[in-house]
Amino acid sequence: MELKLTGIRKSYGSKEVLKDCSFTFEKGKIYGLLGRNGAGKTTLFNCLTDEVQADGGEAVIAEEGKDSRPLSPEQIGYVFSIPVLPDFLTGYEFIKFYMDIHEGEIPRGKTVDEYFDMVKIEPEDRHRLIKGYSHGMKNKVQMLCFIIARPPVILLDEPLTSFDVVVALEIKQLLREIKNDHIIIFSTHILQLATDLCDEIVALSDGRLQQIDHHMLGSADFENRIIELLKDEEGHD
Ligand SMILES: Nc1ncnc2c1ncn2[C@@H]1O[C@H](COP(=O)(O)OP(=O)(O)OP(=O)(O)O)[C@@H](O)[C@H]1O
Repeated sequence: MELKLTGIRKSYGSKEVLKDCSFTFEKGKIYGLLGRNGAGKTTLFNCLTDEVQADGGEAVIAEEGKDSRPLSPEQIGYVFSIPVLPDFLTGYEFIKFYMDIHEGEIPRGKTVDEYFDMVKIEPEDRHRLIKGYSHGMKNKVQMLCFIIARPPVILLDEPLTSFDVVVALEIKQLLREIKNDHIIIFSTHILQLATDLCDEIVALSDGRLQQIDHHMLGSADFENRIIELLKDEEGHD
């Protein structure tokens, strides 16, 4: 399975944020999306999920032996950098509700508590209102949604920055465990995280996507190369 982006464009007024985003993402890999502040990473994710209407271009899912079809929002699990969750429910109630409304579409097998165990949210926290959860805990609950529904494409907008060292390691482990069945793209400013977790690095610079040579990942010159590539970026916030 592949996610193929072709010529995605988006401007806000006279500001061209995405000029021509074209790239093919493959299943089984974790992609790190690097770009400076204001480069358009969130805008790209929002265009893919239809949160924002792109001005042009297309995103399709291509599977071997099948016709390509347009990417639909139901095929995407999106973890926002600022988690959006119903504050008035407990974590348990929300996950139970999420499982109920997706019944029939999701591979059943685990109980609500077993899902919470996976992301290490303690039993006493499961029955507290989400309103009182820390940022990291809210991110974990968002992640549970894609762990349950298993959408083919998973987008994570700087999720790991809110986690402490231990949780970040747990989540990294989890992403590695599920990556074979998904296309995972996450945006980050943390170079170390990108090199550590990702199979491929894609830079968003000057409104375009550009793959960084795979062999650069382990090289001593990697950081310099990335800085060189991104520092000429205009118009960052
Ligand atoms: N709704 C909007 N209206 C006008 N301009 C916007 C809107 N959303 C984003 N922008 C502008 O588009 C540009 C790209 O923003 P975006 O949030 O996509 O960047 P980003 O790469 O995710 O940045 P960061 O790393 O700082 O989160 C910025 O200049 C931002 O000010």
